[in-house]
Amino acid sequence: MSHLVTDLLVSVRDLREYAIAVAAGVTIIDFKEPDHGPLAAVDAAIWQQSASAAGRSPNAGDLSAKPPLMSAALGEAVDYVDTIDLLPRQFHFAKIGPSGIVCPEELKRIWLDARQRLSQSTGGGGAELVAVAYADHDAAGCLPPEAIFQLAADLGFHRCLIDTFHKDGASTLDHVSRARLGQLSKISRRASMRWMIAGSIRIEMVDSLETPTIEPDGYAVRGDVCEAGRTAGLSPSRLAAWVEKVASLRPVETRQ
Ligand SMILES: O=C[C@H](O)COP(=O)(O)O
Repeated sequence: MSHLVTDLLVSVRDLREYAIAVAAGVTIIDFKEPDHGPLAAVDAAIWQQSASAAGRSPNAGDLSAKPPLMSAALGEAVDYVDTIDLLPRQFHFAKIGPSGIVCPEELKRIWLDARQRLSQSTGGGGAELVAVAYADHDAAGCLPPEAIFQLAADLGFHRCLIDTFHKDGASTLDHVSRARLGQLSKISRRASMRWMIAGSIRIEMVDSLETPTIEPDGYAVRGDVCEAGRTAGLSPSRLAAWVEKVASLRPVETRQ
């Protein structure tokens, strides 16, 4: 049984979108540039600006208000070394795409290297690395989600995300059966690892995922909170609908 609320992660590309997501009450705000791929980093200057803005947020002095957690996409396995050392210490999470990595030992090496760099670049206790799997793993040239979730569990990750590599409208549910999502959930629960689902997830899909065998610990969205597709601007009304939907989930005591 889980005692934690369901997370909502929303991807933003700049400070303006960050402010909109904060105002909407999003719990995890994730910086990524949607024009450049599934997990493309934004410019490091935007990381810096948002880290400063987080400190100045109107809620910063209100101890009863919980500020959003900040996350950053660092690119794919071939990209992260160019960006990771620039991540400000205010960030809570970092993600690296596993595309092109077919060998578990190589993915493990990258994850361990990234974890070490994150702790060094932020002076210790830095951003937590979130493991990422791609639902369309053949197209991404990487290990299948089950293998990545299991490897993350074996390495003591606290969080794992499934997303799609291609942003072509097909969702994670088009690539991965519900039985397989149940398997990912089982791997995660056995390891006390929280898992999130992303990949063109639409709000009307949520109810069908809230089953005892799947029931993700969080939803990560971009396209469905935009005005017209994931590269368009955020829609405050769509964000509000998602915040309300996720807040309505799990009467905590009924979750198994
Ligand atoms: O991390 C989450 C992704 O940004 C999800 O984006 P999407 O909903 O457009 O697939």
